[in-house]
Amino acid sequence: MAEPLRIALAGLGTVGTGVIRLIDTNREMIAARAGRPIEVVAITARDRGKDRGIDLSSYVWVDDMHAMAKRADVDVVLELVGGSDGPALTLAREALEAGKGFVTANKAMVAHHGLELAELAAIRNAPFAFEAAVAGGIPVVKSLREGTAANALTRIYGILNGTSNYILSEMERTGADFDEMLQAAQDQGFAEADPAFDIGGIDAAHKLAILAAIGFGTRIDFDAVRTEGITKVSASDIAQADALGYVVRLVGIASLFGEGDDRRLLQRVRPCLVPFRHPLAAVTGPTNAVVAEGDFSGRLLFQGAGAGDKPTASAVVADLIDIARGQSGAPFSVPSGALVQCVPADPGDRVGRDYLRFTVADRTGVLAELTAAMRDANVSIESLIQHGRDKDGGEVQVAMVTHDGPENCVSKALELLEGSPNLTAPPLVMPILKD
Ligand SMILES: NC(=O)C1=CN([C@@H]2O[C@H](COP(=O)(O)OP(=O)(O)OC[C@H]3O[C@@H](n4cnc5c(N)ncnc54)[C@H](O)[C@@H]3O)[C@@H](O)[C@H]2O)C=CC1
Ligand SMILES: N[C@@H](CC=O)C(=O)O
Ligand code: NA
Repeated sequence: MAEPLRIALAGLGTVGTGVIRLIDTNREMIAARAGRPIEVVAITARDRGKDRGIDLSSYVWVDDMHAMAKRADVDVVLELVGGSDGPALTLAREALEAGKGFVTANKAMVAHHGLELAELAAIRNAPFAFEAAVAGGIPVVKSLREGTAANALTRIYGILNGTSNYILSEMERTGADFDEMLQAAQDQGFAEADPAFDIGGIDAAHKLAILAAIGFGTRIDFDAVRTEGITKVSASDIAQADALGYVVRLVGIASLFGEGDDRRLLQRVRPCLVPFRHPLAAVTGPTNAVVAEGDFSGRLLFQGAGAGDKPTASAVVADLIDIARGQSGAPFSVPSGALVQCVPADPGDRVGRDYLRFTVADRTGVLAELTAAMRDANVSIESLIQHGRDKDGGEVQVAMVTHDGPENCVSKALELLEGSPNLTAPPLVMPILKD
């Protein structure tokens, strides 16, 4: 058999230990498929003595991860440390500068520095791959880079954060409390080191920015992603959505508008109401799903485990197999210099239906004020539901569903209501996902 592909692995947490286990379990099959063995020749993490539930005694431990990246006996550096900058980014630059292949699961780093790293990889003629960075075990990076390469894609959207989806779908299933479900997601290894990235929508935004670049051939523009997390979604919103025929999901949507030089890109992550009949409504737990709409392929749906040790390891090792086979192409489907800069679209131009929830003082005239604001802003109301007063009799929840209309009008209505003494909490707006 040919010479092994020699890997230096940095980071032995959820994903790193998953990779060790996977390579160990499927060693022979991987070698047969890759055409040569894949061998981990050096490992490193922050704490050598930590019990990780696996036997690492046969691996060479290196304390200095930066020195590890430059070792002559290393072909590929595998970064499973995390963090958009800091040691992970230094390691990436060092590995690629040294002409090593570089594989990572780090979406934060790819979203912020992916283009720089792709350019460096091209200069050094070194493979750079990040399948695990988007939607964990779903081979969506490869699918958009290769499988849909013949299509003009116009919309890519989906559920891109396992932790948020787990929290929302468990709240929906069991009526459980937000904090309890976040802790459960952390205990199972889905959440980021800082879970604010998950529940704040930032992790999904990182992934969306990467997918948009690959799918549309545009330069990554993470800063242009409008991001809103799930922290404002309450158990009563979920119950209300259910009564109306929807589930609540954190959805990332990237859409291209216009043609040629007028092309504009809208990238957004927000909690949305998803109709029961939509395929995304059935996506529960840490599962992710990505929908890509191509001019010839039509609507494609990719679904599977978006987080966790085993699925993420599956994606990481698939990248290593590609490198072992000599099959790694341009990381973003075209050389990074050929990616086009796209102007961000104005989110206010979106036309659609929205769910609005107001928490208001329980007194006469409040409904009249809300509906007057809608009228003055030209928002057409499809339904309005007022719930009974709470046990203290102080405030009530009013939910509205609008007819199709420009988002600018809804924003205008909220502006008109700003500062009203009748509103006892900031309103929540969630768009209703179209079929
Ligand atoms: N956990 C998951 O389900 C998924 C995680 N990812 C990404 O994979 C990467 C790793 O995530 P996890 O394994 O969950 O993280 P983790 O927190 O479980 O493990 C991180 C590892 O990196 C090591 N480390 C951290 N800083 C270091 C430093 N300065 N020097 C040396 N070692 C250091 C830690 O000791 C630990 O072994 C992150 O970029 C994450 O976003 C991607 C997809 C899914
Ligand atoms: N924290 C992330 C892990 C995978 O990318 C998630 O919950 O999806
Ligand atoms: Na993936």
